[in-house]
Amino acid sequence: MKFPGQRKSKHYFPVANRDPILEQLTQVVQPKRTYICGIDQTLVDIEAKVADELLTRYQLPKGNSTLIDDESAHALYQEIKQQALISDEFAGGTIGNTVHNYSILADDRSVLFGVMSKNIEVGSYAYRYLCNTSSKVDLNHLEPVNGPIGRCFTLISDGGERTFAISKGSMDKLTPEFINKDIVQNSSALVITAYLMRASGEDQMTQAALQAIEYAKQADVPVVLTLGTRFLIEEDPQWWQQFIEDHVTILAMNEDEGEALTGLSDPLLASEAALEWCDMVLTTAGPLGLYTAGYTQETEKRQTSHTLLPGAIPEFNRYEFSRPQRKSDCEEPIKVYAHISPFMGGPEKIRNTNGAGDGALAALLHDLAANTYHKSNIPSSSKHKSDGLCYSSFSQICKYANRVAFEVLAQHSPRLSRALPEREDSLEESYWER
Ligand SMILES: Nc1ncnc2c1ncn2[C@@H]1O[C@H](COP(=O)(O)OP(=O)(O)OP(=O)(O)O)[C@@H](O)[C@H]1O
Ligand SMILES: O=c1[nH]cnc2c1ncn2[C@@H]1O[C@H](CO)[C@@H](O)[C@H]1O
Repeated sequence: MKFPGQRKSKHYFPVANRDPILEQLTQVVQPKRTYICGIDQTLVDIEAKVADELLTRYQLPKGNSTLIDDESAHALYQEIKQQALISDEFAGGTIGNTVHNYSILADDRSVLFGVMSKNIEVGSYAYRYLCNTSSKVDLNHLEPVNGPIGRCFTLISDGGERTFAISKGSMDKLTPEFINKDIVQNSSALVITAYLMRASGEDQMTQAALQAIEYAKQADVPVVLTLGTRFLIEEDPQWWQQFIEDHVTILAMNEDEGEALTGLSDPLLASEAALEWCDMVLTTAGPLGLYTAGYTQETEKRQTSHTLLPGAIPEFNRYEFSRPQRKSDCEEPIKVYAHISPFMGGPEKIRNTNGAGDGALAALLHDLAANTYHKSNIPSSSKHKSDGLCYSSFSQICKYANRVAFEVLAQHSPRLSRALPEREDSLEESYWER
């Protein structure tokens, strides 16, 4: 409960009677708006704590996201329902979570491409999905379909590991015609997930995603890819390396996905390797915190004032105060890395790790979109003398992503219910008075 608080007592009645001369002086120029867009398989997460024996019985490899047929989905649902194992049901989908969190953090618009059931009953999964999505996420470009949206059984093992079983419903029925070219080309970024590449048969989700990528590339809009699960990448790492090289500006992954992609278990080395194929990398590493890696122009590098960190690349964070740039925008690109340990060591009680990585990516996207916003409204700012990909430094982005991940860990749902506090309760007042 937030208390109503005190309000100012000054009122203007009627508003139109303000001094017409003075009013001219106070006219506010409307700033140009920015937004990001994303594509997802529309899914509701059905969360249940289960024994490993259940995973074995349904042939669900631990930690993976496996597509299951309708029959298995029905049996699985009945079983967890009858045993009262279902703890929560939330709107999910990795990109759905990311754009929702972006809209909450930025208090601004994002656009989601995907499908939505044509006929929606109150209480159905489609209804819940809509109810649990921020009103700042523009859902007007969802493609109406005849069937239900997807269900993602989010099965939590004793150790906290998550195993996903996907009953796809009509989630892959998005068609390329429903990707709005103008929306993609005027956005600050297009966000996609590796999961979109596994549609099969007549389902056109993969083609729809490739169409959106094509539009984004034509307009130089950054394409941001999040890897989803290591199992998907392990199937053909070379294919993914080529995919990233051909299409991706920013890559988001966790350390397992990084290892599947590059063969390197060290998240720093995996991030470095991935920089051969894209411009920037966000690598989350669970309790070890997270890394950002990317490029900056040699003459614009900025030295950190933090302790230089040891690692597979000694003193790797030396230039973490630099801003990320696309490699092609640098005459003499240098690689820059930053790392941060979990905010305050992680929450006292981790309620749910589901979506912490999606939260971290949303923070990065917020920083990126803030840069586009600033550039389109104050193009003459010295900040934009050289083209930066983000508004802040590698180091700041680490802090922000880490803080948002903490917030997701401290709550039940993978989607933020509110933005971060303007001021951290935990910091001394003196910090703000500096
Ligand atoms: N056990 C933990 N203790 C403290 N912080 C954690 C812990 N697990 C995760 N975090 C924080 O959350 C961030 C993201 O976590 P993680 O690497 O597990 O993401 P992920 O596997 O991509 O998650 P998801 O796929 O659910 O979005 C980490 O970088 C770290 O800041
Ligand atoms: O196949 C999939 N497509 C899209 N999203 C998925 C898939 N499998 C799992 N998740 C989503 O990943 C989120 C955590 O990062 C979960 O909320 C889950 O819905």
